[in-house]
Amino acid sequence: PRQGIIARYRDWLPVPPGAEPITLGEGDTPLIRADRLLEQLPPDRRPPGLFLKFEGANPTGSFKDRGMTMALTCARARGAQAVICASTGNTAAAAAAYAARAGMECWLVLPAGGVAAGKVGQAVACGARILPVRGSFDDALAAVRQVVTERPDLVLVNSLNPDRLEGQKTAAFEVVDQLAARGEDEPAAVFLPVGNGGNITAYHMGFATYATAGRLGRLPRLYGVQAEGAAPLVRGRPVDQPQTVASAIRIGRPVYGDRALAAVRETGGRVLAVSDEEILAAQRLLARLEGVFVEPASAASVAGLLKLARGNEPGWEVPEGPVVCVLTGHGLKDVDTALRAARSGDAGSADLAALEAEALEP
Ligand SMILES: Cc1ncc(COP(=O)(O)O)c(/C=C/C(=O)C(=O)O)c1O
Repeated sequence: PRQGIIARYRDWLPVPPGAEPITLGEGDTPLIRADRLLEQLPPDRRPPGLFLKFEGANPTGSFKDRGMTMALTCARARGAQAVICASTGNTAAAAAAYAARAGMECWLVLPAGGVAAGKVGQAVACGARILPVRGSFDDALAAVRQVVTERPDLVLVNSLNPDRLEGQKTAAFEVVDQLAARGEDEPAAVFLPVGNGGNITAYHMGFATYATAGRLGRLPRLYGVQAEGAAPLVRGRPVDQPQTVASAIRIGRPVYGDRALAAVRETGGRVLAVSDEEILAAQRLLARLEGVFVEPASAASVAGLLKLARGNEPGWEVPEGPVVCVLTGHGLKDVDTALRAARSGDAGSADLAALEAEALEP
C-alpha cells in the first residue's frame, strides 16, 4: 500500500521520535523501461538498458513531495505553525499541499509571471499565501531571507532545509531496489535536470548511504543537465538573467551548486547544457514513444542523454549497466508549453498538422 516514504524508510531518515508523518502517500513511483526511446541512440553508443524514474506520479506531480513530507513532519514536530519558501513552482505546490494537510500556514515567494499555471493553481487551491516578487527565482529567494528575519516563527522549507534532501534521497533507494527486484544490474549512470542542485545532491546521498550499508556495489555516474540559458554550473559562474522554456530550472545562482559539482565529480559523471529545442524534442519523444508526458525541465535529463550518446559531446563512455533518467515533474504542470510546442510546426504530415491545429483550438 502507498504508505509514504517516512513509513517505508523511517530507519534511514532523521525523523524525530514519535513524530506523526504528514504524508500524501508520496514515493514508490514507477521505474519505466524505455526500449523504444533506447532505439533512438546510435547502436554502438547504447547502454544495455534505459529506465525512466517517473516522479510525476507523486501526489502533487513532482519529486518535491519527498522533501516536503520530511520538512513538514519535522517542522510540526518542532512546534512550527507556518512555513515559507521561494520557488519556481513545484516546491510551492508541494509545500502548499503538505502544509494544508498539517493545518499549517504556508507563505510562498514566487517570481512574478515566472511560474507555470498548473503549479500556481495547486498552491492557490491549497490556500497558500502568495507573495509575488518582480525578478527571477534568485530574487525571490533573497526576498525570503529578508522575510524570515522579520518573522522568525516561519520555518524555511526551501532547498536550504536539510530535511528536504533527506526525503529526496529515498528516490535513489527506490531506483536501486526497483532494478534489483527486476533482476537488472545496478544503475551505471543517472541523468537528472539541475536547477538549485538539491536533487542531484540528494541522489548522491542516497546512493552513498546504500553503498555504505552494503546494498550497492558502486555508485552510478551522476549527470547533471542544465538548460543552455540557465547553466551556471556548466559555465562556472552565476547567470544573472537565466532564460529557458523549462521554467522549473530557470535558476542562475544554485543554492547547492558546490555539492552538486562534488556529486558529479565524485561519481565520475559531469554537468552539461542542452538547448530549449533539445529539451522540447526530448519532451515529445518521451510522450510519442513511451507515453510519458513530463514538463520541460524533466525532459532535460533525456535531452542530456541523447546529446552525449549521439556524440555531440566528447567524453561519453557507454555505460556497462542500466541508465536511469529522472523525470522530475508531470507534464500537466505546464501544459501550455506543450501545446505551444505542438502548434509550432508538428513533424507530422500537413493534414495531420491541420487536424491537430483544429483540435488544439481553445
Ligand atoms: C520539475 C523540476 N525538475 C528539476 C528541478 C531541479 O531540481 P533542483 O536541482 O533540486 O533544484 C526542479 C526544481 C524546482 C524548484 O527549485 C522549485 O520548485 O522551486 C523541478 O521543479
